[in-house]
Amino acid sequence: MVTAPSYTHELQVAQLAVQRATILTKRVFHEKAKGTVDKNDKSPVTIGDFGAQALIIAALKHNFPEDAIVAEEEAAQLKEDANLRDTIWNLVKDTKLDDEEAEKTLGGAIKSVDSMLELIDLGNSPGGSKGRIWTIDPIDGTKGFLRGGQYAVCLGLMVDGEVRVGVLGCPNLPVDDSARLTADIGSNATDEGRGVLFSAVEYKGANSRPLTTGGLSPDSKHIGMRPIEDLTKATFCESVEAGHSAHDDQAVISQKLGITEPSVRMDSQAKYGSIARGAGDIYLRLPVKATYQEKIWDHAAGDLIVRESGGQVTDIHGKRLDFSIGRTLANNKGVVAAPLPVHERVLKVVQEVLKI
Ligand SMILES: Nc1ncnc2c1ncn2[C@@H]1O[C@H](COP(=O)(O)O)[C@@H](OP(=O)(O)O)[C@H]1O
Ligand SMILES: [Mg+2]
Ligand SMILES: [Mg+2]
Ligand SMILES: [Mg+2]
Repeated sequence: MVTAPSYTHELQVAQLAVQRATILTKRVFHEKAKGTVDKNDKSPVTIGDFGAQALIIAALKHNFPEDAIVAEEEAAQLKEDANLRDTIWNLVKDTKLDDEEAEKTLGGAIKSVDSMLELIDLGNSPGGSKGRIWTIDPIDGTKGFLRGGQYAVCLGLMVDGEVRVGVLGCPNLPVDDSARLTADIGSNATDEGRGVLFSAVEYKGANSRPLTTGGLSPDSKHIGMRPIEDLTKATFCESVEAGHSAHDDQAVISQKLGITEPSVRMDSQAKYGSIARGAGDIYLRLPVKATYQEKIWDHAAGDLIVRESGGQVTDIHGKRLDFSIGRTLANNKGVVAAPLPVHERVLKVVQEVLKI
């Protein structure tokens, strides 16, 4: 009998690395609120993006020096902007997990500002179908992050083109897995009762646990999608940004499915995590611009977490997302994610409405 690899070490490093990165993103957000980082619209997210990416890559390089990395950001902008670079370095150099053992697992602090820049640029792999490739979105849902709404720190491991491990850190989602999505989820800014870390390993199911500042917490729980036969009772979620998915088509589809509640709008892969634990049911991301290619870091972790929770994730043509062809999902258009038993019904209505 062939048993599936357990990826135990990979999962542990990925969880701790994401956890540590969210300490940094939360610091950036709170320091923005206090006015200690520039309030200029772009800068807090830039600081958070580069800082989180540097910390995650440092942890991966320490543990898996041979692995390739596809990450969203590159350091070019930092090399020209000494102020920005120093602000980021000041945050990165002393962001660490409370638990010393856990911090040691990640390799401890980055040594210098120059090594931080080098680390950021190690995320430049072209991706592909061979070998071990990590993919990082240091802050997914940049608009949500700035608003105090939803964002996610995302990390996935692909081996030979298939996602095998996925981790999503969602600092602004409720810890409580049983809390249904509400309309204000995209704008809530309190820290109370919030912060969840989702993870999945291929063939091993998906889990959630509270996002802490320490090591691995023992209260990891198995998650699953809500069994739903009656689609009229489904909750469907979509991007806040109208430019990222076609709100008008999605509204028609929702109506045709008989869904009575309005859509829940929220940024980032927190949508995948939310449907995976049954807080919502369906996630639609229908293309607005025919030429846009979705990025692998926007989907890898969420795709696995939903599939391991009893869901199906395809594009609008019913094809599984193909992570094996580079930095983008060039073989796919849009995303349709739903519980496995109803996915085909949802897809059929998507295709009717899009006339494909
Ligand atoms: N025209 C477009 N269509 C779909 N996705 C887009 C897009 N332009 C940008 N994006 C991606 O949408 C992501 C956010 O998704 P969502 O709307 O679900 O929050 C962005 O991630 P970042 O915020 O990491 O840049 C970005 O990569
Ligand atoms: Mg993103
Ligand atoms: Mg991003
Ligand atoms: Mg971006």
